[in-house]
This record gives sequence, structure tokens and C-alpha cells, in this order.
Amino acid sequence: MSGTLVLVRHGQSEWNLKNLFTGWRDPDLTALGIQEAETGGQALADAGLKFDIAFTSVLKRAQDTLRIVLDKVGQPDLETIRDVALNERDYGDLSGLNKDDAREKWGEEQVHIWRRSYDVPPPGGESLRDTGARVWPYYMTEILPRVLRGETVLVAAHGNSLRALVMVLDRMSKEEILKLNLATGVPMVYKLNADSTVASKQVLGDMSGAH
Ligand SMILES: O=C(O)[C@@H](CO)OP(=O)(O)O
Repeated sequence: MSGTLVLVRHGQSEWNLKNLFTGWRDPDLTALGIQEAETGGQALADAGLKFDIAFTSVLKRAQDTLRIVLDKVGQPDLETIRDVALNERDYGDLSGLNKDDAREKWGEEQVHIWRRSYDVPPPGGESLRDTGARVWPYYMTEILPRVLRGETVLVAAHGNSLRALVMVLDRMSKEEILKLNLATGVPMVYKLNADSTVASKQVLGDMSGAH
């Protein structure tokens, strides 16, 4: 067994609340989002986890979630690396549009395909595969080596950039990833084997209401 990797999706953002496609736009957390981050942080504190380093995106909602989590685990000054590679999937022309309006315009099925399929990009944006094409190499070169050295690493990022990682860690098929939604603020604790496969996964909270 080597180290520990903790993934957490940012708490609810203003645009999650307004039901808008967000992508690389940069809204703040809502009051609920702040609470979700606090709950996730508390769960990590209760589990006794201490981190060696944290990674996040260049977007506020992920950085603010990370700050709240680090306060809860008593490590407010932890070394943190911010990288665009961990940003949310770029939603292209859909960014800023209401998801229900988009369903009315293009139909429920098409919008679901854009939101959750593996390789169909939204107009002008990234598919999950495209997102993975930047997330996976970053994970392989910057994050995984630390975990394999035995470190405990925290990653605060986004619904789809984390789906790309979870797909690989959990060895999910293109069909399985279609159904996966990650809850906001719920940490996933992975222990990795020395060959970088998953030894165990523990979800510290409730994923069932995620959409
Ligand atoms: O709008 C977004 O950027 C994402 C995450 O909130 O939305 P979806 O869950 O539809 O992929």
C-alpha cells in the first residue's frame, strides 16, 4: 500500500443554484456551498486525515472549498498548487445558459449526452475525454508520484474534472460514467496500491442526491 488521495468536488456555486452551465466561468460558492465544504472538511477532520499537499483549479469555487476544508482539518497554511489542468470541463457555447432552457431548445436526451457522455463535446467545448486529456497527464505527473511516495494528497476540483479521474481510478466504462454524478462537498478517500491501482475507496458522506 502507498499513500492516500482525497478528491472533493467544490460546494454548491451560485450558478449551480441558478441551474446555469458553468464550465470555466467563475461564480462564488453559495451559503449552502460553504456549509457543504465545512461538512466535508469536518468529515476529513473526524477521519483524522492530515495532508502533505493540496491541489486545486484556478477557479474560485474550488479554491474557496479547499480553504474551508483546510481550516477544518487545521492546516490553513498547507502548500497548495493551483493549476488550470484541474479546471471544470469547458462548456463552450453552453456556458451561462440555463440547463432547463437548453433542454427545451435541444431536447432532454441531447443535453444529457452533452452533460454526461464520454466523448460528445458540447458546441465549442470539451467532452469528458477532452477534459481527461488534460486531467490525466497532470494526475500522472504531478499528483500520483506523491501518492506513490506515501503522501496524503487533497484535490479540490469540479464535477467533471473529477469524473474524469474517478473514471480511471474506479475503472469505469464509457457507459458507466454516463450515470455518475458527484455530490458537492463529499470527500472520496482513495488508498492506492504501489502499482497505482485502488486498494480501497471510502466516501465520507452521501452521494445519492447528486445530479
Ligand atoms: O455547469 C457545470 O460546469 C457543470 C458542473 O456544475 O455542470 P454539469 O453537472 O451539468 O456537468
